[in-house]
Amino acid sequence: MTDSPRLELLPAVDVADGQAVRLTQGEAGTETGYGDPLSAAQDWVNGGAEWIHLVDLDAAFGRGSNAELLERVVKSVDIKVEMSGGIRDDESLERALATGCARVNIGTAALENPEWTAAAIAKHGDRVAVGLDVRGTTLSGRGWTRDGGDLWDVLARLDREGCSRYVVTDVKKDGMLSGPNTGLLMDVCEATDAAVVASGGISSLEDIAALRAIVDRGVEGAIVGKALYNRNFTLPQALDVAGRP
Ligand SMILES: O=C(O)c1ccccc1N[C@@H]1O[C@H](COP(=O)(O)O)[C@@H](O)[C@H]1O
Repeated sequence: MTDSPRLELLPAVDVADGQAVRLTQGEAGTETGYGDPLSAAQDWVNGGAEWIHLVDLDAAFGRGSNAELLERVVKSVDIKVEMSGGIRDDESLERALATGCARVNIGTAALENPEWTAAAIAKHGDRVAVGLDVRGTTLSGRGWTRDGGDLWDVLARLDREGCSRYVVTDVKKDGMLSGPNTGLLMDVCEATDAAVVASGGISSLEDIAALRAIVDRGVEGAIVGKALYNRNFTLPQALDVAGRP
């Protein structure tokens, strides 16, 4: 394992109503609270993270905004941040990028506003990733409450538009601690030359090892959420398995 290419790990800080939370299958109302997002982010920095995956859940659900708090989180850490949730127009995109985050994820807008998404990719290159949140092979947007088309059709369109990275979430796996959907991830890697970041389901160090084993297929990184908050393992342990920078 030590010779295999490393897997980037992105500990998650999902924010709802000003608190760090985890959801189960993205369902509103399933929140487990983990306190102050600034402290959560600092914990991941202290544990050796090189990335944080930072989500405004209220913006993703269209019920509010934690934009100022997310900006404070980005500015409080000296590591790379991937921001997502509610980035759907020029104003929200420019505001997110102006925080100094390394990149943003676009979800709903990639399904509902293809022209705007293509322009954002053309303008910002690999600072823009697209979140492909799927149930089976049907994409989901608006807080995972609305179907948004076929995964393979949308992937082909985004590839043509030059998207350089996809964050692939199996919604049914998210927050379930039941292992990642490696079959889906490998199918996506097979269909695109773009980088793939895995999201959803990691529960153990073995899951991280399984994802590291498919880095050479195109899986660049993995988002880890509930398993870290529940202390199934520590971030340093996870980084040992994923490979350190
Ligand atoms: O991360 C979650 O648990 C989550 C749950 C429900 C909806 C979205 C969620 N997260 C991420 O939010 C963005 C999508 O936001 P938008 O559609 O662009 O407003 C995407 O990265 C999701 O993975």
